[in-house]
Amino acid sequence: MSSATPWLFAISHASAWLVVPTLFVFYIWLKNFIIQWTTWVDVPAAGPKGILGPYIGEVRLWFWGDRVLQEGYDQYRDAGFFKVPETGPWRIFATSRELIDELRKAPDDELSFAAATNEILQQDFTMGKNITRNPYHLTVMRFSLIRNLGAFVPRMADEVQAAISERIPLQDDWVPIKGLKDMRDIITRVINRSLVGLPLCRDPEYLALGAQYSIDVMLGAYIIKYFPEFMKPLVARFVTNVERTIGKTRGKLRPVIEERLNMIQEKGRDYEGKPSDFLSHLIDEAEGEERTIDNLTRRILVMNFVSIYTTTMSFVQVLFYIAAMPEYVAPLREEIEKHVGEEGWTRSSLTKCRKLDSFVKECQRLRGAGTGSSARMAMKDYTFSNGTFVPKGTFLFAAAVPRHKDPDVYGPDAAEFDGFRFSNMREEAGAATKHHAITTSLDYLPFGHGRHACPGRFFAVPLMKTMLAYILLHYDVKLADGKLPDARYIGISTLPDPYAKVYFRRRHR
Ligand code: HEM
Repeated sequence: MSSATPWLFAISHASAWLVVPTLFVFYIWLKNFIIQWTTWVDVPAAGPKGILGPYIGEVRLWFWGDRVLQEGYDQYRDAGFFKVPETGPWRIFATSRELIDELRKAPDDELSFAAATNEILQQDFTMGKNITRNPYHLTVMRFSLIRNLGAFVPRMADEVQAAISERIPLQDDWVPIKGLKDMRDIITRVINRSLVGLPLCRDPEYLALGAQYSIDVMLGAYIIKYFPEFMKPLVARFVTNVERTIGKTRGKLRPVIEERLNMIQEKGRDYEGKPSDFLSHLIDEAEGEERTIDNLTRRILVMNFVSIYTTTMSFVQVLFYIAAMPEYVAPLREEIEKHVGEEGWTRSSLTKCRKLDSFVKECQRLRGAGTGSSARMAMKDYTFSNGTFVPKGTFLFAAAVPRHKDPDVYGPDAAEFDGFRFSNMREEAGAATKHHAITTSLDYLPFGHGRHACPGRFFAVPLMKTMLAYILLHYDVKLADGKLPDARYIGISTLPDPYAKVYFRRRHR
């Protein structure tokens, strides 16, 4: 063998290692180019122009998503739509009432919510095809969590009390609590009290899996979307952690599900002492292959996914606002003591707390879980009433927060925080039953609006109100420097500062 041979071998070996990633990068670039070409929409583009525009645009969207949307809205509000340059498919944002109304009213076979979420979360591969094809958990959720809310509120309050008092000591000295991490743990536990009941909702390993699943799905979706369709199942199985987390959760849920299935078999569907939680209702409604431990586990994890992230992101902002604005504490306490003091923790006492409701609603208006909402994907070519043509495959959203901050929508102080904005609006003649935190409208979009508006809001709002009320009744809260922590805006998601701490101490009277 000549002395050149090892070199040639090394070079050809190295080039094999280079060729694969190079081809892959080229494939991604070509795929995005084709998508951008085929979903090109003739509306103004907000942000950097030119050949590097999409790359700079993507970076800006990742770090300053709120600014990107606000600039687009300020520049092109009257055009009805604007688009944001990205390396992948460009997103189109609707700015006007009429067009947002059209977006939410369009039939699912024209502008689809399910297709948009499936694309964003790569649901078929991360969560499983059945979740989209047979979304019976949504029906169960509407029946189980929402219609039974009256029964859930006292249980929810019980878990809030147990979880908060365990995590946050009642002591006279100020104690720092990690806003995001500690509230996420508390909320995960409280939500799981309604999903799977006691004692599993207090098992830290089980709870950690719910949170892990959300991370795995989101990271997994980010990786999977770059691969060709035929490779996606393999990538989901071997590159992401989703199946591993599902497997571990299955291990935790197996004894609970088996026990309930055995009881039904032995004593009938409505056996005495049957737990009244989401899992029981899910088992009741599951048919055929859905009644297996694996598939029931997947549904429980999906419920964890849709509920924990959004509720945590929203509630941490509520906590930051109250800690930064002590002037709201006394009137809120007075109201809570009156109604909860008289009736206890009930759905009715929470409903009567109008200021509390308004405070939670106002936090969501300015800093909900996202700056855009009502995601839709065009299933076929579609022309809006203003003449805008969007080809099949286009991604559309409502420019939610820019609309919430628009003085034409909420008055001259639209961009300012006014915790009692909505309770004051309810004082106006004929408005007593309007402006609830659960009420969605074309001017209030944190939960979307219309057919696909978040069904979980009927659960999330009482939960956030109970948590805030419980904290105010038992603790004083403050921030180290008294300043509202800045939010992070990644894409259209709004995240609370993950390092910000809130200081708690026993309430001083
Ligand atoms: C503050 C907390 C929450 C926020 C901000 C939020 C926000 C949203 C938004 C923006 C949508 C899409 C609406 C649209 O495009 O029109 C949605 C859908 C959904 N949310 Fe929530 N959500 C929250 C809590 C929850 C909870 C606690 C649950 C479950 C218990 C839940 C379950 C769902 C489900 C199942 C959907 C899909 C509805 C459908 O397919 O039609 N959400 N949510």
